[in-house]
Amino acid sequence: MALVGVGAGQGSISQWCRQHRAHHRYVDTSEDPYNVQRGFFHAHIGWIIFKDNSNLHNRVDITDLKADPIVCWQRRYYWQLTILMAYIVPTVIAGLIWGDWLGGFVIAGCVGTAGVQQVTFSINSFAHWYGTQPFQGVKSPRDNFITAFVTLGEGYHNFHHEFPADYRTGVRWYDHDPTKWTIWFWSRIGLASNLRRSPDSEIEKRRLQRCREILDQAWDNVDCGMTVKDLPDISWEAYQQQARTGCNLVVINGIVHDVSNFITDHPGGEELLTAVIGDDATQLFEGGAYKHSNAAHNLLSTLRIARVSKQPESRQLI
Ligand code: HEM
Repeated sequence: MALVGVGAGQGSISQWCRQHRAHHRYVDTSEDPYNVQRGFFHAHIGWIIFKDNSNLHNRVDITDLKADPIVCWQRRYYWQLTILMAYIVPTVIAGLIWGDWLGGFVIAGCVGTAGVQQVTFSINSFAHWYGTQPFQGVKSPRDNFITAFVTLGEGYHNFHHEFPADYRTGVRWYDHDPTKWTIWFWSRIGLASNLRRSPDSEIEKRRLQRCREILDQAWDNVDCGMTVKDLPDISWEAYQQQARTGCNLVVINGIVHDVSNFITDHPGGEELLTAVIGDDATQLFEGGAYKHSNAAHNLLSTLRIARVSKQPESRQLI
């Protein structure tokens, strides 16, 4: 695998893993090697072209990589192995099997390697730019089926950053994640071991928390009227006085509502509302005349203007 992997032309195992661990630890900060906050181009390929060393201070533990003889061997002979696996082997295969030496070098060697690189780079750019955030919304990683399709799974990047130890990136069984299927297959034939899966309950917990965050954010943009505790107090007498002077005010559940802009639109008719102006229509609203829907209760809350202090109980109309 170390030999085949080097053919992707994406650096040695130790270099790749070091940068990947730094990316996870410092994501979206100046210590992130592919910091998407510096722009799409920088995250995609700019960080390779303009090596500015700004993230040299990041710290990650790679003692396990340094202790692995295969990783060290691949790193030592990286360039020789890359030329062999990325260019010579494809050229020789195409040349010997169907006689197209040039095609093997250009298509399978040069174009193939460059294509695979672009796909991998798109994880640092596209997967931090476009898509949904079903597991966390603070950092940039995103889930996107198209990115997942071209990167063979890695595009479920939001999950990957929230549960980085999980060998899967597409966590649902039907998510397009050939990488997880391959790793699982390798584990069956002894080429991979110690596969980690985050507990389903933890994944579900985080997904539901995120749903609640998204709902809360959406709810903040909805007009629910003034909160009851922020309403000014008004006496029952002052309320009636204002209603007598022509204000279209109705009390329901101890709250004064201004129905001026709604009275002609009332689905139950203008007359029914006019009849309760200056009075307490709680019981009529809550079922005495008609049991209003939740939508009607929501609408009612947007009409709040004051809270009645010391309301005489006998004022409720039935
Ligand atoms: C400011 C207070 C009120 C608001 C915001 C309001 C709102 C609504 C809304 C949105 C509906 C459509 C059906 C639904 O969503 O449930 C409705 C229907 C109705 N409302 Fe009200 N309402 C108010 C007060 C009243 C009062 C005080 C009465 C009775 C005295 C009343 C009687 C009815 C009736 C009978 C209907 C049914 C209409 C039908 O489907 O034929 N409403 N109201």
